[in-house]
Amino acid sequence: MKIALIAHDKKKDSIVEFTIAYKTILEKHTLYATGTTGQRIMDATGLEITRFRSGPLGGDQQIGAMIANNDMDMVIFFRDPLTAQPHEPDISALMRLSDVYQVPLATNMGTAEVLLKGLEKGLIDFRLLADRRLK
Ligand SMILES: O=C(CO)COP(=O)(O)O
Repeated sequence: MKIALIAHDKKKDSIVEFTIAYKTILEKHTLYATGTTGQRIMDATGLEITRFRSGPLGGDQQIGAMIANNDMDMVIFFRDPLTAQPHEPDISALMRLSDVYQVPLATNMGTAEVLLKGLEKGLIDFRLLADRRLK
């Protein structure tokens, strides 16, 4: 499975803690991230991650493009709901595309835990059906 990891600045410590805690699951998958988030996670966990641009410089859009190509299976995006972001339209677009393509999207740690545990139990298999439908 291809998993995108993204966090706004005030949530970066949280995503680092989360990826340390779930490293044994995450390391079985192909990981992508926006620039700064990816660097923080790689430094803390040693996980291999393909990094895109930083969010404000187009990283959300790059991940959105993967979703539009049906080439992303899960998005874990620790959003900061209390701080205005200069690239809010890009963030909305990423979340919208996740819904268009029915890609599981977690925007907080609680949901992210459920998604990764579900992934481990094989509950995210419907993505394989989505894959067939879109071809
Ligand atoms: O801004 C972001 C998501 O909208 C995240 O970008 P960075 O990981 O580069 O901080």
